[in-house]
Amino acid sequence: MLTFDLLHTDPANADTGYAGSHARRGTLTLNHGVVQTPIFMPVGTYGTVKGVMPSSLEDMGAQIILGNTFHLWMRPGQDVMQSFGGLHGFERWNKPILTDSGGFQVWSLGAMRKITEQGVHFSSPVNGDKLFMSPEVSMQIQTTLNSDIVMQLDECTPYLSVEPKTKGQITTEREARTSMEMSLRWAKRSQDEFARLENPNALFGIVQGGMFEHLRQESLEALVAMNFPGYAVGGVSVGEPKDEMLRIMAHSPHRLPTNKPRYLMGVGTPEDLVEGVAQGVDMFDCVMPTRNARNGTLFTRYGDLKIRNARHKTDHGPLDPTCTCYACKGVTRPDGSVSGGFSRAYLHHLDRCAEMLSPMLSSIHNLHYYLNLMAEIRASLESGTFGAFRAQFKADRARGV
Ligand SMILES: Nc1ccc2nc(N)nc(O)c2c1
Ligand SMILES: [Zn+2]
Repeated sequence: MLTFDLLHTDPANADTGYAGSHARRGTLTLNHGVVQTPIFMPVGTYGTVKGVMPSSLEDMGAQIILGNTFHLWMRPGQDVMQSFGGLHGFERWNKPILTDSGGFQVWSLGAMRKITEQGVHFSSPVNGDKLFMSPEVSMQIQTTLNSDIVMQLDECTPYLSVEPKTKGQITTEREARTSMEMSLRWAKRSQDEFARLENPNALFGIVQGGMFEHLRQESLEALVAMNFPGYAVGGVSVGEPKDEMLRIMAHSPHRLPTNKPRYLMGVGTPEDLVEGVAQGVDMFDCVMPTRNARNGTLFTRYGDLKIRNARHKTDHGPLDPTCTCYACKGVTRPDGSVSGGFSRAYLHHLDRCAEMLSPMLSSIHNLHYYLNLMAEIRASLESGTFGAFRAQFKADRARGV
């Protein structure tokens, strides 16, 4: 089940000369709860958002998280998931979950996989077993996972050709077309199997087409004709230059149905999220907040900082003075005492000592930064000030920390 209600848009304003944007504020109602959009979805590939307790995710306002069909199929396996009634019971998360179909992950296996019309043959990276992933298998596994949003099995068209004769060259229009058209056939097979399984959740189609707008147009028109309850734009954030990703982000999302949720897969930096909202995107996921946290790169309102830098060694201030997360502000207990609220000096020390708490606190901060950014965007859309918010965001981020 899925319903999507549009609450606010971002119209032009002749009086102020504001051009408006495709941004919109919505409410997504799913089987495990309601999600306020635009939204950022923390990535929990193996049934965990790396290093972050579910209670912390709830405290920072995470409304929906991601899981991955391929990884959970490899480990712990479909039978274990079945015994828990799905992923919610297994990882003890009672809000919505979106699962990616496995296409992108299997594609990433490189030489260890063979893509055919029927599906993808590959060797398990866990134990070497010969396995086969097809649209039907992906739907069967996602039905066992019982995720609120299921992604079709697609082929994530690479930015650089993987064909032996043209390896390393930019994927040609013909290669991108061949790949996109197969993803459309797999979209139909995913939809048919999803219906046959009587899955009660929502299946999204994924727009492909490489870096070619006319192929993107063909893909999205064909998918819209198949009447999915929501749509994703895939095939970006695959190593292409930033301006190429921005060009596709400017083409496809706002051409998808206004009354259905639009999800841009695997994107991106804080700047990408603000720009993506302006282009009509409702849902984002990216490993950047957690992955950068693990390598000591922290996002703040006034720019990014590397906690390993010696200049933080004696800094008594928080990562970000405007942040209200456990690492920056801490929590006030009923007796008035404060838990958390650490200095940059302490976080620098943890990083230098390679302490476990370092990536944990950095992940809490970075995820809180992303989720708070989306909350501020939602508030600006509610008050009709998204244009001003965008300008202030850019100015703040340029200040430097
Ligand atoms: N950048 C990404 C990330 C995840 C993806 N997942 C699927 N199924 N397809 C794509 O094209 C993706 C691209
Ligand atoms: Zn913080």
